[in-house]
Amino acid sequence: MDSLTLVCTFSLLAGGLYWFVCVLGSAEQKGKRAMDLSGGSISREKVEDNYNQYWSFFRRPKEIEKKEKVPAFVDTFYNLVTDIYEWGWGQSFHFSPSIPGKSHKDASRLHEEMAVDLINVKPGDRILDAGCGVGGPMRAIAAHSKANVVGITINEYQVNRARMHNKKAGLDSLCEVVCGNFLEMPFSDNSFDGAYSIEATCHAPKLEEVYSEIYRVMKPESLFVSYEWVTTDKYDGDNSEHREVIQGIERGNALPGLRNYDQIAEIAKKVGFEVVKEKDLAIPPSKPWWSRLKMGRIAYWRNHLLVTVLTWLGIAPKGVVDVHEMLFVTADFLTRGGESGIFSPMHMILCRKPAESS
Ligand SMILES: C=C(CC[C@@H](C)[C@H]1CC[C@H]2C3=CC[C@H]4[C@H](C)[C@@H](O)CC[C@]4(C)[C@H]3CC[C@]12C)C(C)C
Ligand SMILES: C[S@@+](CC[C@H](N)C(=O)[O-])C[C@H]1O[C@@H](n2cnc3c(N)ncnc32)[C@H](O)[C@@H]1O
Repeated sequence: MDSLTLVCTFSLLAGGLYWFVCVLGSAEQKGKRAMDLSGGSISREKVEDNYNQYWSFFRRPKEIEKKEKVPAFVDTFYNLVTDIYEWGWGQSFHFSPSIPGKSHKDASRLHEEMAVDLINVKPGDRILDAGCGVGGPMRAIAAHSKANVVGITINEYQVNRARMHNKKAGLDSLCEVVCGNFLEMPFSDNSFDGAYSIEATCHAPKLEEVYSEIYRVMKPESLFVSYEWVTTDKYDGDNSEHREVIQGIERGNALPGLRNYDQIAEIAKKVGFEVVKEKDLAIPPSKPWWSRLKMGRIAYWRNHLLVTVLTWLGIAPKGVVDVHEMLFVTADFLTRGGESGIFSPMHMILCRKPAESS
């Protein structure tokens, strides 16, 4: 091989690698690149161990049910997945019905704005976001309503990401982020003019515990809306395929156990709320929320290859490949849950704290 061929081959390889990593690996919404994938607050040499630790929770399901074990379990999960979510999905960690002619980003924002419109918020009100992630919904809601949003998440890495995004978006005067457990919130009684939670309370082993905490911090007569992950009336516990799909969803999403839709209002009432409205937002005429997952399949293979190469090159920490693989499998269970209608990630419940609360 002469030197010209050698230079050309090398340039081609280098260009190809740059294109593969930097172009194909660019973030779904600017903010996170494949090159920057990490294990959240976990040091890079411990990512693989933490992934194994995450799975070990499912070998001892009784542990997950214990209130004091939940923060560690959920926190580990979000350390492992937060970067991959941001890179491959965006800053809003939830689903939304597809809207013909609208982008995923717009459909997601409209789903978020609907939540705040339901709780009748005025500019300047102080509202709670229970389980705020990296703050995608919080920023959309603050910009739309001009309310002051206080978000809480158990994961410190997400707190830092959310604060950074808030500042970058120029919304840090309206958005505050607190690291803490929504089962024991560091807020005073009757201190919020409203509250919402988007696809987050499903992480609580007992829904009454998080609902009663939200109830406590809300002012009398204010409203709370939640988008709950549930099994629907189509779910049949005697059907082994249904059980396999639901167990797959639980394991890939750090869920201590999915609840059936008919338990949600009962629990809300039990803690003292009046139920104003309840509706599964996934039911037609809503368009499938899972189509975004299906459309991404080719991109998932590309991502998997990319993550494998980056790990092999020592750029991404060991263990990121396993986490990506787990999400890949989870996407399939979620799609099956959506297509069969046995699962919904958007069972909406709107509640009021009565004027005279006990
Ligand atoms: C509400 C929760 C999270 C819901 C969704 C935001 C996430 C559920 C499954 C995730 C994903 C699955 C496949 C990944 C893909 C293999 C990768 O290449 C890029 C990221 C994914 C698309 C990832 C993105 C986020 C989800 C859709 C739960 C936790 C309560
Ligand atoms: C799927 S994410 C949704 C985030 C956000 N609502 C969104 O839609 O982008 C679930 C969120 O709930 C938070 N969470 C789960 N359990 C929690 C707990 N016990 N206390 C506080 N936050 C919790 C997670 O840290 C994460 O931020």
